[in-house]
Amino acid sequence: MISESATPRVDSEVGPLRTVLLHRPGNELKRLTPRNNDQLLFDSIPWVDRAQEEHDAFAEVLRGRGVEVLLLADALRAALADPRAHAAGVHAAVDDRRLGNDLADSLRSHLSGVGASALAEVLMSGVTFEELPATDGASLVRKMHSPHDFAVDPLPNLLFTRDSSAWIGDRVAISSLTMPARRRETAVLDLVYAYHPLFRQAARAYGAHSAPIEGGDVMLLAPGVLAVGVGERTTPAGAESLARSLFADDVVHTVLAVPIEQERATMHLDTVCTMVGADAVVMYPLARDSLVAYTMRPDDGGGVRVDGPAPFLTAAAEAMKIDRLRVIDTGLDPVTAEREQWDDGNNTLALAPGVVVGYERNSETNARLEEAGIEVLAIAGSELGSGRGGPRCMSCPVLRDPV
Ligand SMILES: NC(=O)NCCC[C@H](N)C(=O)O
Repeated sequence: MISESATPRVDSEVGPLRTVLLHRPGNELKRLTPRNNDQLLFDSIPWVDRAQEEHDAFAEVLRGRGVEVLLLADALRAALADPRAHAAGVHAAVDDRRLGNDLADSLRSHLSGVGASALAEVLMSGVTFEELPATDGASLVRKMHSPHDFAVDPLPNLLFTRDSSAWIGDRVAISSLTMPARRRETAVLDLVYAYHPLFRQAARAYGAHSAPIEGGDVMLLAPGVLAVGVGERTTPAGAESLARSLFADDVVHTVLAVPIEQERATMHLDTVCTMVGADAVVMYPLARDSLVAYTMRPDDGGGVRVDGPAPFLTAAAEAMKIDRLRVIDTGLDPVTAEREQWDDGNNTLALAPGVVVGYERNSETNARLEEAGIEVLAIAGSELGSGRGGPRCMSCPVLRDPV
């Protein structure tokens, strides 16, 4: 148990996984409709019961391998038991710009009186106008909104705990998320890390409200060596400010900024590449020869030196001090490779070197990984995948043993 024997710490992508933060999808998924799913970053409308079954099975696979699973909703409820967290949670839920001062005040006063569980539910699942508590007097805002409009937006992408925070060494970086549909996740994770007893002592890397970074772009190639994808989500400024913060605290010595296509299919670095061993990655074949990296290192004057771009595999091997970073060749034809990349075939979660969790649907990629000696623990993801994220996206490692 993390609480008894160890403090949070993650130095690699593949060290034996001990503790992970997941989010079991809840009522927030029931808010998705054909009218709002694009804006809420889902490609279709998930069957919620089945998504929960799939997620429970995912969590069981991890527990079966000795991993302690922390659930975000439990952690949030525990954090909100602290009155300061509760007050911050109310503040995070209510948006005066949407509700106007009167309705905002009345919602704030209502939420101030609800318990931790009810407030957690509001923060995760949102509130529609028809669900708002009754108030005296007329409100133009109430009259003009449809009853099904959101007074507080739901956060269906909480499922992807990878993106909202990331541990680097003994520091946690709470992401400043790019897409409007995910921005409030920052406040939720901020509450958990500030007030949950397990995390209260945790040191932070990077300011949660700095330039955008998302954890799906953050990859610890080796102790002290971080790759950061820069594309649709993480910006160059985000990568640079994360690097500066980690250099200042002496957490890493090298950060590789890796440009990726600014497209939905490649929204994060971990959609094209994940680590499956201490010196091995599975990578989308089309990215293999095209990925490059800018290398950032601290310079003598307290600044940051930037070199490159150079081919990613070369820059990574040099920073990791290994001869080469092996790419497990999935050998897939371009059409199968594109299909399986879209379905998160390259988005594996390593439980230890050579042991990964992957979606069962990516049968070709999984077969090639097995042929290369990687054990693939296959999970169902027909519903979970509707949000376009795989096992790595759905997990935030909190404690890994050294490789
Ligand atoms: N690391 C990841 O690739 N996460 C997947 C995030 C999917 C989510 N629907 C999003 O668009 O942000």
